[in-house]
Amino acid sequence: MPSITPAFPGGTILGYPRIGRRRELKRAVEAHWAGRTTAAELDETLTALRLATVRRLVALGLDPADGSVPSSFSPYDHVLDAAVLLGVEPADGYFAAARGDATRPPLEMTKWFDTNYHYLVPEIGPDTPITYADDAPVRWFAEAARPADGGTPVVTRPVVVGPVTFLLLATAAAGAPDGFRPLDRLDDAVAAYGQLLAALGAAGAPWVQLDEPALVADTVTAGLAPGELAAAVRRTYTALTGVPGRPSILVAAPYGDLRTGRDDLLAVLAATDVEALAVDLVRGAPADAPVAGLETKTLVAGLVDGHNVWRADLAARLDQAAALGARTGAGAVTVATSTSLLHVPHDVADETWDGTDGRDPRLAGWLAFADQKVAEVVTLARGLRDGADAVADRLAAASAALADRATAAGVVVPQVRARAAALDDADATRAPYAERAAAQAARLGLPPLPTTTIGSFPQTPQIRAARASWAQGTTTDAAYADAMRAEVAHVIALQEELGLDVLVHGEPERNDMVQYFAEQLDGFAVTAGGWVQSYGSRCVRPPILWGDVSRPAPMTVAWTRYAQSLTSRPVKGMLTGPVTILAWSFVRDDLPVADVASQVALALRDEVADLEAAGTAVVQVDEPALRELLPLRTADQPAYLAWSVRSFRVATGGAAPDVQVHTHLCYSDFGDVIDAIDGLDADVTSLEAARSRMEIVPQLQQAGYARGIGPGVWDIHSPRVPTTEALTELLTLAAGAVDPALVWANPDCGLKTRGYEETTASLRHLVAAARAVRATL
Ligand SMILES: CN1c2c(nc(N)[nH]c2=O)NC[C@@H]1CNc1ccc(C(=O)N[C@@H](CCC(=O)N[C@@H](CCC(=O)N[C@@H](CCC(=O)O)C(=O)O)C(=O)O)C(=O)O)cc1
Ligand SMILES: N[C@@H](CCS)C(=O)O
Ligand SMILES: [Zn+2]
Repeated sequence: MPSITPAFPGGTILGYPRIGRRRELKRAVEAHWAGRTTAAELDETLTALRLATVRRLVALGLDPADGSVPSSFSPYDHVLDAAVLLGVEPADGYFAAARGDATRPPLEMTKWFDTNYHYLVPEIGPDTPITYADDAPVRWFAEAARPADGGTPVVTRPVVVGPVTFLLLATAAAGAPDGFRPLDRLDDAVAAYGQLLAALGAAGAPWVQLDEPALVADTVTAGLAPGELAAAVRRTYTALTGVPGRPSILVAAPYGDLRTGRDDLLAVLAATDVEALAVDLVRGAPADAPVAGLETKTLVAGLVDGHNVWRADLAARLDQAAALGARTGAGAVTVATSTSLLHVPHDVADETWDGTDGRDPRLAGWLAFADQKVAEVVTLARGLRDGADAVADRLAAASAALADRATAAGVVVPQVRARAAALDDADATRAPYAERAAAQAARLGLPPLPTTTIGSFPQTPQIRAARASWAQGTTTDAAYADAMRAEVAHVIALQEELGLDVLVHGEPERNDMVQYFAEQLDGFAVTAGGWVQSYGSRCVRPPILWGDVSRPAPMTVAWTRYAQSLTSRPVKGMLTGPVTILAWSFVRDDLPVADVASQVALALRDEVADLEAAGTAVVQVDEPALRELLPLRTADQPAYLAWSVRSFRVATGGAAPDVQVHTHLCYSDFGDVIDAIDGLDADVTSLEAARSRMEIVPQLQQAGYARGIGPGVWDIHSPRVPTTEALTELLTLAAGAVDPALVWANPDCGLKTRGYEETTASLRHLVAAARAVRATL
């Protein structure tokens, strides 16, 4: 029996998708940016979305009265929201901070822990104002608790990024003195959070959730002195629990294990006076002996995976939940998701499962998206409270679904398993670089500082409309293919006119760089409406990798061959690498991920071979997610780096010496994976570098990397057109840091999110800059 009154006895979730079941948030903000709606109209739509969300959670079974329903909305990004809350960014410049405008560049965007969500990086210096400046969490609490539309009140639990994580994710503002770290401002931040807590308490909020995922991530905290993190956590939560009139505090530590860093932070948090702790029991293990202080708290047990889409083994999870009280010494235990449900689509029922659109109907029974996961939480919480018999039918249904999945055709394909098992080091090894470089130079005859792009050209509304109409059956296969070929022809002609050296076909036929491949590989399913927020208003539909993977037919060859037929300059064959395909899919949980990676790598290896046979001289295998999957704990990283690098090398290892293999990485700081980048053994590596002013170039060189390098000189995430002078300066920097014979001139990333006007102008400047620097060599 619990020794304290449990918090959220009916179960809770750490957060819910914000984009809306029909991507209402995306449509609303994009309409506003386009000037089609006023700020007041946008506000009205977002309020309606927030209310619909919390009411949906009540309909799914969460308690409307006790703070079990999270208020986890954000108009763009929750880290930006925290920056506005603290006055680090002005509330009236919210979207400008996110996207840039005529007066300012956007904040940098980077990966949120090991997910495919991207947050905006706040900039904090010694003099940055930090004060309680925005009451959005209070307003959002009040609008649900006292709804103006007369609907049923919902007492929500505001969710805010915690102060320690906020500061650890921030970067030192330009001009900050050497050695300054945003964490140095902890006392100021804690004072401001204290005011927020007081305001929430005054508004009647019974709970607040402070998210502290940085506490499980060595990738974020590695630079701190021993004991510093524990001291910061202790100081923060001692101060915040001392705030008069505050709500009860739930500290959530999703994505990993609180206990396996340099300090046991579960013990540190348990020793504070916070009322509840949420731990991720999918990624981490519970304490194996009672933890001092936990007896006065509710342990919010993250037993339902918020990061994946598989239906849970409810019977096993319930057993785990039932053992937790005794095992950890927690005063009470309740059930939750391991992370926010931000990372999964809304509802399995939003898809059609009658087999008419190619989706395997068996999957419907194996999957749990956000709404199904809320139901799983509610079931487990009820089982914990009332006993397993009270939910016996649900436990049995979950077990039956798992058994069906384990034995279904396609889940294990012996030929695929045998081929992956037979891989050896020779399959992952190409000829020595010197030999390759000579063969490629002879075949390609490129000038110094060759110019190229990363692959995609603008995905115009016309392209997307053509695809939408093709998907609806209004446009025939032939008409769609013609439209895409016309786009390829246009992109080739434009690049020739601009004077680029290595061309691309522009990827117009790709809805998404991972989904496109998943649609053509056996072992994957794709959804029509399973959208997940990637950043701001941008979404992806992660494919579902459920079975053994193989390639029934070539996937890209016809497009590359067509593009090459239009020009005498080399056109790159363009593939997405195995790590990125896995990182941006929901991957099966019944086979080690390294084995899944080998299967995907073999499918790509066959594609490389077919491109080569079709005469392709340059093949690019993008791995933008290489850094994303890096385990958050240092001890887990070597094994990951070994399988991820090997899978890339298996994918590319069959290429002849005179085929130039490129790779591309973006969306990350590469400091932690420099050796792995070298280990990929690509002939040319293009990376995001413009915003960090080419910092990566000397870093790579110091690590011994001595092959082609294309540090992105144009930051394609900003709508600004870089001047020739600015590009020349960055290229000069790069060419001065390494052997200039190795340097390529290219943008940071693909151009799919840009418009043609800015793309054409920027590429013109890029070619001019490359020519200017070439002339100085
Ligand atoms: C490079 N990045 C990617 C990540 N993950 C991926 N899986 N893919 C990536 O490319 N992670 C890291 C980064 C994140 N960056 C981005 C950048 C851009 C987007 C983006 O623009 N997403 C689009 C949706 C893309 C897509 O699937 N397009 C479909 C169209 C789907 C659609 O919306 N159709 C409309 C109808 C359209 C019409 O009538 O005109 C509809 O269904 O209503 C396609 O092209 O077919 C976005 O809009 O959010 C994502 C991540
Ligand atoms: N080839 C892809 C890489 C994006 S990371 C593109 O150009 O969009
Ligand atoms: Zn990229």
